[in-house]
Amino acid sequence: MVVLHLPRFPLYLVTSFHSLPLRPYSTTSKTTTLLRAPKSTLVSTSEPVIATPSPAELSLEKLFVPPETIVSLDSARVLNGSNILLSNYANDAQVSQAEFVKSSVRTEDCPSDGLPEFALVGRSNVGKSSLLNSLVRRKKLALTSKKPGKTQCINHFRVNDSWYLVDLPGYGYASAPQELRLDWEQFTKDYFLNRSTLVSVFLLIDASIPAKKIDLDYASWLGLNQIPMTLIFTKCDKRKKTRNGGKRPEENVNDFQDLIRGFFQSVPPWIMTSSVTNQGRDEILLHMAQLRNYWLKH
Ligand SMILES: Nc1nc2c(ncn2[C@@H]2O[C@H](COP(=O)(O)OP(=O)(O)OP(=O)(O)O)[C@@H](O)[C@H]2O)c(=O)[nH]1
Ligand SMILES: [Mg+2]
Repeated sequence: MVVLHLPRFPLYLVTSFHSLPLRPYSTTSKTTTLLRAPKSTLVSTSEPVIATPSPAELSLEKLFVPPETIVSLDSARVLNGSNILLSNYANDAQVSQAEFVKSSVRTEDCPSDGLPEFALVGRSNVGKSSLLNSLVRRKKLALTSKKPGKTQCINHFRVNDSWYLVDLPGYGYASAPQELRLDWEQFTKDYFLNRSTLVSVFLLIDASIPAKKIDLDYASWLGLNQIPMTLIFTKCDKRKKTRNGGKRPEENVNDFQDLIRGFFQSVPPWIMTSSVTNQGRDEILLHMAQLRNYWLKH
């Protein structure tokens, strides 16, 4: 009998960049070494954002390796509070200017200048608009509210005149009229499937509470439709254990990943954040920069 040893194909790494005119890239660790980004190109922050994990902490299975990143286990650099390796595309991450451009309800009405964009999606009230404000260091550029259902359109914000952050309505808002819910669902899904300049969806998950089925369904829908996705765990500043078996953010983050493992052959990129303490802000900007710069060059 002939036994075929098929290579384990890292589906996620392929699907996560499917919208790019892909050049094949290696994701194996044997033949490659990490290219370090020159220090001067990294965003300057008060806290270090790069960690060099010990070999014991490093398991390539759990890391997100950006395309064209050459990996060496002894020099790998991982963005803090994330599973994302730093690539040589991580430059121009700072935000110097941001402005609201337009609200649309149809994909075809979105800006047509061809600039790359990242969409923030997640349950109502998970903190999408707050995260956008934290990323651009503006308190009220995107409107936030304690009441779910604040954002109702596809809102484009141009950053540094060269890329977009897109604030989307939340899903799972039980009190919204059924008609409105269906409408949002339809236009956001149409946007994901047809927006050619969408580099990656950022799916926000509340890390202060246990995983919700609706979030797992959303992650699975994105995976099935081969839409590039990064998981952003929000509200990581909420550290109090609640009664009834409430868990800390790290535990909820681990649980969520265990639950979605079955949807992807290799793990999607993820980052822990808080819009209150700005945890994860510089890491997200570096991650966006490396995805964007790769996208622009291909
Ligand atoms: N503690 C804490 N609260 C947060 C954080 N991010 C957002 N919030 C709060 O959560 C609430 C909802 O925030 P929004 O940014 O409006 O949430 P959204 O996802 O844009 O909501 P919709 O537009 O309704 O879908 C607000 O009261 C925020 O102050 C966070 O990181 N930590
Ligand atoms: Mg909002």
